[in-house]
Amino acid sequence: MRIGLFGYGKMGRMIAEIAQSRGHKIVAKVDVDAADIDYASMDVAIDFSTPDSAFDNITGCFENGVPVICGTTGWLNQYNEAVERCNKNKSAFIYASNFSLGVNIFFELNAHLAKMMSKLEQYKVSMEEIHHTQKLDAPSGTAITLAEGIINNTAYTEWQLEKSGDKIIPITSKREGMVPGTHSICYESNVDSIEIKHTAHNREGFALGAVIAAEWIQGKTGVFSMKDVLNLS
Ligand SMILES: NC(=O)C1=CN([C@@H]2O[C@H](COP(=O)(O)OP(=O)(O)OC[C@H]3O[C@@H](n4cnc5c(N)ncnc54)[C@H](OP(=O)(O)O)[C@@H]3O)[C@@H](O)[C@H]2O)C=CC1
Ligand SMILES: O=C(O)C1=N[C@H](C(=O)O)C[C@H](O)C1
Repeated sequence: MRIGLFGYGKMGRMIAEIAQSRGHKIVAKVDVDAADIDYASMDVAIDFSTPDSAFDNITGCFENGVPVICGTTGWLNQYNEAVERCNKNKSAFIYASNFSLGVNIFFELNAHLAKMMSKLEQYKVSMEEIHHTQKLDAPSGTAITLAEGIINNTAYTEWQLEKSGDKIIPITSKREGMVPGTHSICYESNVDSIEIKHTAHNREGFALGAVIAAEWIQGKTGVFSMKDVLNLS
């Protein structure tokens, strides 16, 4: 597979390593101010860039017939438009706030737990995410997906940073050192707490998941998710 990398930072470099170890070729590394992008050389684009650049990178690919795997977070106010552009150009697209197998299992666990907790009014939910100090967005994309998983299965209607309320899921975002990504969800009552937590030890799981998604999307048209890729129920 010939891969164009949009964003060649911490994730771009790790994806290149893993993709090459699986026999793929990196044909382009597109970073800031890239001119003359050779879309024709790519079977797939993998975007791990910045919140400000992801949308233009993605839609540029769709317009040039290149399917896209996007892991960039912090641009989701434009997600619906990206989906429209994908469909209009008969292209293929997967966005995931987190490509790791472990977090995708954690998403399922979160939804299941939320369903059970929805009947128990004595418990209040809260979330915490911890990441490295270079992270541009807060809360993390993964935290937003987790919050949506709770909202879809309970009476909670929204999430807020550092703000609680009857129907609000409060999220605390911490930025510390080199932390790759830690997410925890806590249900607390007067008598006890129930907590679930995912800790990434490094970025390899994110990168491997993105490469697996790129392999999976070959020959497909449409908008998919990691649930499709991993065949999770
Ligand atoms: N979905 C997932 O599984 C994961 C998602 N992420 C997300 O991926 C994104 C990237 O993370 P990470 O690699 O750690 O960040 P980095 O800051 O290390 O890398 C981002 C890169 O994008 C470059 N860039 C800036 N502008 C553009 C542009 N217009 N086009 C292409 N590239 C550009 C930056 O260049 P410069 O430094 O010169 O500005 C930098 O090299 C973040 O949004 C992060 O949240 C991260 C890990 C896992
Ligand atoms: O910026 C990061 O590093 C990460 N970003 C993603 C997010 O915002 O959820 C995924 C992972 O937690 C690492």
